[in-house]
Amino acid sequence: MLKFETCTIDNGGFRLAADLTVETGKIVAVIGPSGGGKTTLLEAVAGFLPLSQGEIYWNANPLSDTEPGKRPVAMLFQDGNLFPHLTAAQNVGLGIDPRLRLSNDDKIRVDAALTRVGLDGLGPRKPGALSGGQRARIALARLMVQDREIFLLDEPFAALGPALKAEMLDLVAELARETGATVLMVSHEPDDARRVADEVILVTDGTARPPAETAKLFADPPDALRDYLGDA
Ligand SMILES: Nc1ncnc2c1ncn2[C@@H]1O[C@H](COP(=O)(O)OP(=O)(O)OP(=O)(O)O)[C@@H](O)[C@H]1O
Repeated sequence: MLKFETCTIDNGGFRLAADLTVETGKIVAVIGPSGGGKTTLLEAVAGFLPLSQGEIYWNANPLSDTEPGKRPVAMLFQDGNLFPHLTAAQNVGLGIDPRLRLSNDDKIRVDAALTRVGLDGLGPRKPGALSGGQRARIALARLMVQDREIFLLDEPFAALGPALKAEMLDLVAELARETGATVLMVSHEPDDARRVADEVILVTDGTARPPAETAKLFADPPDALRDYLGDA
């Protein structure tokens, strides 16, 4: 499990409090108003932001003992972070070795990941010669080959149209179930949470609230969620 124990996360002058636990294998949407601290929560797990109080544990291990690159975390941002001058396969390979010194086994893993996300045979193409949905699939394949236990997704499909976005969310959920990954996914769209998330962390007023079961939460929203849904 991923446990935030009495955490205060510092982001410039902004502070976010988090005292909550995410069970292993859950898909958890992180929602709330703009500027509320959703990205801050993810960046603390990744190790990009310091804690001024408390600790984040993955299972029994305090994450602050582990430098960002060695944490059990794979991240995906809105733009997918693809390099236009590299092929799809090389972009995926970066998830295994940033210097792209890949063994034959590594290359087999890259091809398998491309096949899994529906890009069989498109490894030699550059991102510019692929559709937006196909580029999102490359980013997901790169997430897979990193072989990490926690996926941190920060509005990864915000640039896609609704149908394509729904398809990608479903693919994320499938990959997470297959690999047993625990997922924290920031989204502005309550519908994204309803579609794939087991639970929701609501981030408002400087606090990340403990995860609540998605269906129950939307059926009977607390005031803070009601306010956000009213604005959203
Ligand atoms: N480098 C920084 N220095 C000072 N304040 C910052 C810095 N980065 C972010 N903040 C502030 O921290 C707060 C939380 O930002 P964060 O990006 O976590 O919010 P968010 O909920 O992800 O917002 P959005 O939905 O708009 O992406 C914001 O009020 C923001 O202005």
